[in-house]
Amino acid sequence: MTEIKVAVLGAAGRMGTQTCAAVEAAGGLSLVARLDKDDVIDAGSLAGADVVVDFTIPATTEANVHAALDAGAHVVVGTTGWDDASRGRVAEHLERLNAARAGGSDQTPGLGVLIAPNFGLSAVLAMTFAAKAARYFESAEVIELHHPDKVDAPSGTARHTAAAISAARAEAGLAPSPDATETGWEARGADVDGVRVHAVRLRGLVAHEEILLGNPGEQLVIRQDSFDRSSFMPGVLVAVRAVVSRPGLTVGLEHVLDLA
Ligand SMILES: NC(=O)C1=CN([C@@H]2O[C@H](COP(=O)(O)OP(=O)(O)OC[C@H]3O[C@@H](n4cnc5c(N)ncnc54)[C@H](O)[C@@H]3O)[C@@H](O)[C@H]2O)C=CC1
Ligand SMILES: O=C(O)C1=N[C@H](C(=O)O)C[C@H](O)C1
Repeated sequence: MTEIKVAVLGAAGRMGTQTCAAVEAAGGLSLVARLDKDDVIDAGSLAGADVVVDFTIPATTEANVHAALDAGAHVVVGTTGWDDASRGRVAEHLERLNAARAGGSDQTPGLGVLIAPNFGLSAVLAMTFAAKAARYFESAEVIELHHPDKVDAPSGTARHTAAAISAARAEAGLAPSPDATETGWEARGADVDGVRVHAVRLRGLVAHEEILLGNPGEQLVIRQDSFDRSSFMPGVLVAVRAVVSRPGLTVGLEHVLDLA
């Protein structure tokens, strides 16, 4: 593929606006469609896009992905709100489409969907380091801090981080983090796969995460800060270039960056 044609969904939003500008400025990519709410997503409106980038809202992102796949495009998703069931439905859709392509005359690689809870390098590295460290600590908690216009909590990044910590702890045979709380559970944050996650919303913030790991007499704090949405753009461009040769479903930019 000489030039990758890109369509952006949620093009009028905070991330969509930056993504359109980043794609227009990038070599080897061209922006062919900017769509936002009330626009139909089909082969016509996507204008021949090879890759659709979705930065919309949790309530609509899954439907957008299915529509983009039906239009024959690869998809990069930054929107939050995914769970095992919605990811499973996308994986099945991909299997069906790619099996049909393999049986036909189309010899190009199958379609791919890359869902990344966070495109920021600092965030991807923080999650990777946390997953690596988790097995060595008795206690683990996550604090995510965001701008107050964010509609979902806890953040997709915090959910992904907690899931990775939880998997590492389970693999190491660790007991649950010690916690003597008997009253006031509402002050202890959300339980995400057995890891407590606390969400702060504060004017002035963009996107930040702190992973706290504790042992008797010691603490490890892993912190990352996205001070500006420009921090997500290199990762978005890496994902757009990678997804065209990654058939099937990939969850997390760490797989593309070879950090997993
Ligand atoms: N993966 C990552 O690195 C990042 C992910 N995000 C996530 O991206 C999503 C968008 O965030 P923001 O840009 O800050 O939100 P935003 O509210 O600024 O933008 C969302 C846009 O989607 C549009 N929209 C709503 N329904 C739509 C539909 N059915 N079809 C097309 N467009 C539709 C809205 O009109 C709006 O323009 C959120 O889920 C956020 O958590 C945000 C930053 C980084
Ligand atoms: O809404 C945001 O702003 C962000 N959303 C993503 C999330 O929920 O993890 C990524 C980043 O934290 C910014």
